[in-house]
Amino acid sequence: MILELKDVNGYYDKSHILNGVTLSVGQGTSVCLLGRNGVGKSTTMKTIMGMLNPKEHCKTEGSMKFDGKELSGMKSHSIARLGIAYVPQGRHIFPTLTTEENLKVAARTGVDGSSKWNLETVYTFFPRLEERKDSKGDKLSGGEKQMLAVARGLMQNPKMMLLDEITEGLAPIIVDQLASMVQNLVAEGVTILIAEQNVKFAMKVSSDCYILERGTIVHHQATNELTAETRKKYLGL
Ligand SMILES: Nc1ncnc2c1ncn2[C@@H]1O[C@H](COP(=O)(O)OP(=O)(O)OP(=O)(O)O)[C@@H](O)[C@H]1O
Repeated sequence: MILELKDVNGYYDKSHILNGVTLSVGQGTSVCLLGRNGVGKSTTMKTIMGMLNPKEHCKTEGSMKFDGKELSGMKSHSIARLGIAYVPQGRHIFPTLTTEENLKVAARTGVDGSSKWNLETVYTFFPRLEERKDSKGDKLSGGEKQMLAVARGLMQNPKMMLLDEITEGLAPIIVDQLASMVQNLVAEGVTILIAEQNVKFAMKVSSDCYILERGTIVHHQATNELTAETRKKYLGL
């Protein structure tokens, strides 16, 4: 397993948000964290990235191992340097920089010295971004912004990507394009943990899923084996 969380608790000030989260992600696989609004999906991602720290009046307990290294207590930038690219919810890109500038500022050699993902390979992977390379971030469509956010993560040549609700607010046809993108990423050997509310999307892009409810994992199963009953029980679908 490249990522292993064991009994992780997360607090924002006095609010106890994550309650004993245990999950694991195998090298080269795509795993989905499913759950309704506000159950703690983003908080799980932020916790992995060391963003629930005492400086922000937050606290994390439990063990989080990435590639055998304990992440607990590490600073966010050090965690990123171990090879985890975090694509936060909300398509954080620089609005006044062009697509290409956005990509260039994110570029980094991987921990293993890999530079597999560079402007050329990213443009081959996302032809649309090459077409829009001189457009400023704020002039891109929602789908293009989301692709750029993921592409910026790839430019870091990560060992693993954390993708937080990349389908949010996007039209079904764009969501389908993002699903193909994630499937292609997995085919390229990228390891992915993805937070989602969209079960259909999750079923297309992940092999394994964990369902969160009020900060606790309540269900774990192969994504394509999720029954209508389970979906209805936990996700209201
Ligand atoms: N900075 C914060 N301070 C205090 N509470 C927070 C903070 N951020 C989130 N929360 C609370 O933590 C809980 C989990 O939120 P989180 O964003 O992790 O949920 P989520 O499953 O990602 O849902 P969403 O899809 O709405 O983002 C919610 O009750 C939320 O109100």
